[in-house]
Amino acid sequence: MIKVGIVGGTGYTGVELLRLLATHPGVELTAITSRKEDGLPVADMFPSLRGRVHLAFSAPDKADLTECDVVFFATPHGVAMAQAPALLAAGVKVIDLAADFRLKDRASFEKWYKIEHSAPELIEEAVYGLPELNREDIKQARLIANPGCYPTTMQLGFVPLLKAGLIDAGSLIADAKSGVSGAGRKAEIGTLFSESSDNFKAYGVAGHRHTPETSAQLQRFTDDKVGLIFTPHLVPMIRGMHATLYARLTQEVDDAQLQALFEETYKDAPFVDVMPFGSHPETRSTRGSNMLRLALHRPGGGNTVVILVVQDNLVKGASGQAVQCMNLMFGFEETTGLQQIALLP
Ligand SMILES: NC(=O)C1=CN([C@@H]2O[C@H](COP(=O)(O)OP(=O)(O)OC[C@H]3O[C@@H](n4cnc5c(N)ncnc54)[C@H](OP(=O)(O)O)[C@@H]3O)[C@@H](O)[C@H]2O)C=CC1
Ligand SMILES: CC(=O)N[C@@H](CCC(=O)OP(=O)(O)O)C(=O)O
Repeated sequence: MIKVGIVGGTGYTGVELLRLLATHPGVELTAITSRKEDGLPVADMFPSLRGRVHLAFSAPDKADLTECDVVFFATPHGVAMAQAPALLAAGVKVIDLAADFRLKDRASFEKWYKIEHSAPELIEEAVYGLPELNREDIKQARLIANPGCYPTTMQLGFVPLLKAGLIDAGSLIADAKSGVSGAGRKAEIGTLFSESSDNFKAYGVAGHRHTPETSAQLQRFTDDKVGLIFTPHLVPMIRGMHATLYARLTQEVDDAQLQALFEETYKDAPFVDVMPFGSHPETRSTRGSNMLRLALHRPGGGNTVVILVVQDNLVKGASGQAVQCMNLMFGFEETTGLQQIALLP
């Protein structure tokens, strides 16, 4: 059994980690922090965990995280970078669900997140935690930068085509929609029921911090300069993310070859489902599960490929992906604790 700590146990990705880890056969939860709920039994706040999680929250400064084998940071940007150096020095592995170590370019991080980086010496070492693209590096890692939710959909959709040199890297378009839980559990006017239900809008059109994260990762797979236009939207559902990705073909290729390319790329990826060509994946087919589903289209048989990608933002887009990384880092089967089938309806 490995000992696991969670910093930020009262938020949406924190409670999602608890849901997944409570039934993981190789894990003992030993510390769950909250600044506001010090001493409160976790199951009092989250009755879904009654009988499953017996710990109480502890204030971050009281929790002895150095006793853990791995600590997840389910916290806002800037928290993990302050604590990771001491934890790593004590031999504890760290998985950060925020963006502290996602961007290799420190100046870009500081520009987009408006936080001065306090552990720049760890940026290079951190491994970007997208198992489908970095599995071997994740197995060796001490420090994981878990991807953002939108970047997961964009990378898993575009990478097979970019790697094969089939598309114009400079004209990628991503039109993506997220459920409201993507904004976290903290109180904000934009996520009030009366603001976000029965409503639909784009945001961050002029620039969103997931554009530099995604572009930098995509750039690893092509010598051509990546150009990405990404428009996020908020949709009136709680969980789920749908990305519609557009890419212009630069090579002669037929539909069957495109489909075969994706099937081959993901044949050993237990959490990527390449659906039949022309399918319409639904967010609800991933709700509560770590599965990402995608499907290819070619409107009018022309030279634009449309890739439809769905996932649960809190599972494959965050906490499930983090557990998938933990499994690889500690030699568990990649799928351990992550076999849930999506909830219908
Ligand atoms: N929601 C999503 O779909 C996704 C989120 N992420 C990222 O994951 C991280 C967590 O997101 P989410 O769970 O949605 O956020 P929430 O706002 O729901 O939760 C944040 C948690 O962090 C704790 N916290 C806040 N500030 C501090 C601090 N200074 N020190 C210690 N703990 C702190 C809060 O607990 P308390 O106040 O009780 O201490 C709370 O438990 C964020 O960086 C987010 O960007 C990534 C992918 C998807
Ligand atoms: C709906 C919503 O607000 N979503 C968040 C993305 C959440 C996430 O994955 O982002 P980080 O970990 O990079 O913060 C946003 O657009 O800011």
